[in-house]
Amino acid sequence: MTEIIDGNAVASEIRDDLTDAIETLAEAGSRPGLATVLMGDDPASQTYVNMKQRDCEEVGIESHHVDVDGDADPEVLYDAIADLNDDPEIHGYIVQAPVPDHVDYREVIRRVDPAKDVDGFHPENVGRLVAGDARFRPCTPHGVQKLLESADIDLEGKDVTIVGRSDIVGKPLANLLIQKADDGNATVTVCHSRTEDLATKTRNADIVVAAAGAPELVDGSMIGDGAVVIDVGVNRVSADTEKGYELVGDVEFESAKAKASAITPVPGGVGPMTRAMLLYNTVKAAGLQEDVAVDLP
Ligand SMILES: NC(=O)C1=CN([C@@H]2O[C@H](COP(=O)(O)OP(=O)(O)OC[C@H]3O[C@@H](n4cnc5c(N)ncnc54)[C@H](OP(=O)(O)O)[C@@H]3O)[C@@H](O)[C@H]2O)C=CC1
Ligand SMILES: Nc1nc(=O)c2c([nH]1)NC[C@@H]1CN(c3ccc(C(=O)N[C@@H](CCC(=O)O)C(=O)O)cc3)C=[N+]21
Repeated sequence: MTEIIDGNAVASEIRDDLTDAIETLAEAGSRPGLATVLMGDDPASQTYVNMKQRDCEEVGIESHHVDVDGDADPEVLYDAIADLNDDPEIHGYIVQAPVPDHVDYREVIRRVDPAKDVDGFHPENVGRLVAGDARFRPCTPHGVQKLLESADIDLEGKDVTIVGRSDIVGKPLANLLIQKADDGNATVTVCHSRTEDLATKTRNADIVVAAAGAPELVDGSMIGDGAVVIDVGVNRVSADTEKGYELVGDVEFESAKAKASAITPVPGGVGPMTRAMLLYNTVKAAGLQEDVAVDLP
């Protein structure tokens, strides 16, 4: 039987475990604060922002939100960032990607105070991660590590193929999984749109992570017998549903499940873990800024 790895359940456990640390902070007179910044009105981003606000309420993190007009000058966004950097009640914040085309996301990230960069995207935090001294692990890669751990999947010596080399998923995940650590020690192959013979690279892997943003790119014929399949993709494809779309992963679920020993679904796999690890980083940031020792799950 193929195990379906339940991201909602694991994320819920992590939120439960975080309440202890939040209690410790409360005893020291502090409440963690997380802000989201959204420039423009990308509907998927709006959905995530709403979900993050609900997550915060559930665990007792103060949630803030800043909207910036999609047509505004980049300086308006930079000012909002400077305000968040200066606000002692905000321990962490993220600027939702993508930003409009006239804004340079790299420049945006450089302006975020690295101590409040709970996405882990600032060059200082990227550098620390690559050097094996991460302060904030990027939420999606960290969520993938926690999902694998929850399913008792040991990475040591395993061959992992990651499909996707983005700065927010593929690259940081590859860096984490090759690290000399209990949740690393894997041998990692990173694939992208110029990769020749993707199917051979995925078929030879013990663990396949699909993070390409290409609906159902990876099917069962590309999965080795008994492999573990982690589907990071969350793609909105138009469908005759109430919302007018349905969510589809980067993996063709049924055919991949027939080959895999364990697989994550979409929705309900990696997505909820990304949100849980954002709360984790926020609590960590608050502990560091308030100089309170907190136990993290
Ligand atoms: N579950 C979650 O929490 C999260 C989900 N996501 C989802 O994960 C997916 C990936 O996101 P993100 O990393 O931001 O995406 P990007 O578009 O930034 O990167 C996609 C990567 O996949 C590669 N790629 C695209 N098509 C193919 C293909 N046909 N064959 C091989 N490689 C391919 C690209 O190659 P190249 O570099 O050559 O262009 C690129 O490296 C999306 O569906 C996104 O919605 C993202 C973040 C969090
Ligand atoms: N600065 C920044 N940081 C991010 O972490 C970031 C970002 N920008 N831009 C977009 C991507 C995408 N992303 C997701 C988060 C949660 C779900 C999630 O919770 N998904 C649910 C369902 C969501 C739904 O119903 O639409 C699930 O898969 O079960 C998905 C995707 C974070 N990202």
